[in-house]
Amino acid sequence: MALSGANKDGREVRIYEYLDELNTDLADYIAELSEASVKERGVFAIALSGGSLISLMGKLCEAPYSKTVDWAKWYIFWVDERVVAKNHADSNYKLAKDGLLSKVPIVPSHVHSINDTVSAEKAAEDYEFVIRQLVRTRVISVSDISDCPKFDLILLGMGPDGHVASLFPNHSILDEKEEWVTFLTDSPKPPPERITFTLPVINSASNVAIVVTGTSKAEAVHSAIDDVGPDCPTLPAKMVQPTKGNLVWFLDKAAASKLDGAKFSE
Ligand SMILES: O=C1O[C@H](COP(=O)(O)O)[C@@H](O)[C@H](O)[C@H]1O
Repeated sequence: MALSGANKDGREVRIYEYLDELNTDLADYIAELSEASVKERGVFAIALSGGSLISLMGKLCEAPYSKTVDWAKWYIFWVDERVVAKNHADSNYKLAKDGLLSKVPIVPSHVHSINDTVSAEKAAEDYEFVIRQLVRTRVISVSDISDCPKFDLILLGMGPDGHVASLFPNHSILDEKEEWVTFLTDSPKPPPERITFTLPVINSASNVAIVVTGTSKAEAVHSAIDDVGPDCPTLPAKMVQPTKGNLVWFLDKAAASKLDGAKFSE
């Protein structure tokens, strides 16, 4: 059974005692947003992260979701990517392809992966160009308060250091205001070369979910959600604050273990 509540900033925090519950609720959440978006806009533009997120989305490949989700209307993007070949074990594309995309009937031309044959800088530039074209044709909506793309859903994981996408603590990339997609060649977590959506794009989405499991991330979760610690304001996960969109945290009991007031009733 999930503990669920809105905190003072209007974010929703869902905490699950069992991983299976988190997985099911995450699949329900994504399926519901897909249905609403397809009804409203005819398409669903979803941006994926790498890491643990993909296996946590695994229920989507099973019934009922595998049959009820309108996969043909999905357009897939990556919030961040490591600059490695698409068949490399570190590739976020490969992770999503093996764990999700190859198991459901997504239209291959709707899968917008990042070019793995060019430099990080060029790949970021090319990816932003692709997104601009799709904003023009309204496959991706546009924010009415900035010129940023407005993805229907951006799914993020979080590292133990509080990084989301490839936005790392104390990195100058956190200050990027102009570009939609940028690159770094000095990621503290290997591999060093990565491309990533910037905070203005993440914060322009209609819906953002941050999905976090495990004790190693409990301190960063506490800092980001409870607003504690000297580094809190510049913690990348804390800087995820959709301007008009909804933010939902999906946490297992371990990741939520240091939150103020997170207690399960018997
Ligand atoms: O390097 C990355 O790490 C984060 C977090 O990964 P996790 O395995 O700790 O969940 C991930 O969200 C990001 O996409 C990835 O490039």
